[in-house]
Amino acid sequence: MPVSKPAAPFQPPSSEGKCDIPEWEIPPATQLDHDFAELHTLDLSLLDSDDPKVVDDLVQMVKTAIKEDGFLYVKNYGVSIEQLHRQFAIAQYNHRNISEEEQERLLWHPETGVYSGYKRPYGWKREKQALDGIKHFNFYKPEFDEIDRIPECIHPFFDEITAFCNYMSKSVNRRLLTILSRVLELDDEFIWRTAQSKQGPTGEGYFRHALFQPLASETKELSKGLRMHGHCDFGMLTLLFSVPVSSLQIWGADERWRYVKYEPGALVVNLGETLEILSGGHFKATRHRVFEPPEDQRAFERLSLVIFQSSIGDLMMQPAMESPLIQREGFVNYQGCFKEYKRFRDAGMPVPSNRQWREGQIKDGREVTDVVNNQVGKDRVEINGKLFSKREFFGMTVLLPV
Ligand SMILES: O=C(O)CCC(=O)C(=O)O
Ligand SMILES: [Fe+2]
Repeated sequence: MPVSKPAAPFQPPSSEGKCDIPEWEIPPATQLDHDFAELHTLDLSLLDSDDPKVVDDLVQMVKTAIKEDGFLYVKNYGVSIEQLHRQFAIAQYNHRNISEEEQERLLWHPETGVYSGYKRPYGWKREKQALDGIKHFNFYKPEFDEIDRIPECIHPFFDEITAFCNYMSKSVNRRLLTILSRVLELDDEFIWRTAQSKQGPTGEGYFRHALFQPLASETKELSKGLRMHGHCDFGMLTLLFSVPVSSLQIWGADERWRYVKYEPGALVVNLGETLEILSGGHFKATRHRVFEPPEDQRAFERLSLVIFQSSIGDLMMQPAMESPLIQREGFVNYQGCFKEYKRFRDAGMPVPSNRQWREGQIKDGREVTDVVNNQVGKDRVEINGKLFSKREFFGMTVLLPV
């Protein structure tokens, strides 16, 4: 069934009768003057307008935004700031109360190609690496199906987490995909129907409670302030929530990193590689990284909630050739992952399925603390005086700014 119009707002299960948990301790926004990235803001409630011109302008604005940088702020998407802060409070409670026994028992295993469960602050493998100061708890479908896979401290709130993920995936994400389908001049349900994985509250994707501890000097020495490498997300839409500690940076057309500014309550949406390929390069997968925040925020913990939307794993990565936009204007293949994908396909090489693509990247994550591989001659190359990381997955080269 399509989303109702006007879209119903989020109505979470009640928190009454549950134990009290502390409110989210919101760190202060930076006072320092930064050259923040300029992002377009999408008012999602306008999709319900009865005026076709309003809706059309909205679609055109999104078309421009995702061609330029692939990042958008979204407001009026149906979740109030209080409801959002409740989710942050639950995530904070989770990280403060998950027991030692659960940290062991629910420890993740990225070498299997999924990030299910608990990430210790020691890198992107099951085995302990150098300290990176990033903790996660990741909820995939098995976590939603089996309560034993969830830390006990959040059992009472699990109905709220589930309802939130369902709303974000099946209402907010779906409405955003409607707009993207319209940009491709396809029917409203096209991307949702043909590419979005739908089972459970997050499909084949996942919800993450991330906690970035203040950057330790030993980590900084190895990583030079980097907390997550420059990357594109590999899937469909990533739904992030704007947070006060400015660490997320995006790579601009002028080849510079800029912080994304805090907009209380806003959703920050970025596009993954599957969407870039599906759109024949008309949408840009967002190049972004996580970096040490401005000076006045370095002592604060950074809590970040993310929902990674995912494509149907069994599908091969391929453009939607039905799109009148692609038929009329052809591919946009001068850069990025679509360019490489096209080179590969044109050479008659087998392209990976969506599952292979995402699992290959999860299995083989690189540490920011890895001083052996993070150098020119190993994973890095210098192009026009700028450093890029260069890696290969399924024979396809992935080139990203450091
Ligand atoms: O925490 C953030 O703001 C972004 C994290 C991110 O880019 C990712 O995990 O893919
Ligand atoms: Fe990302």
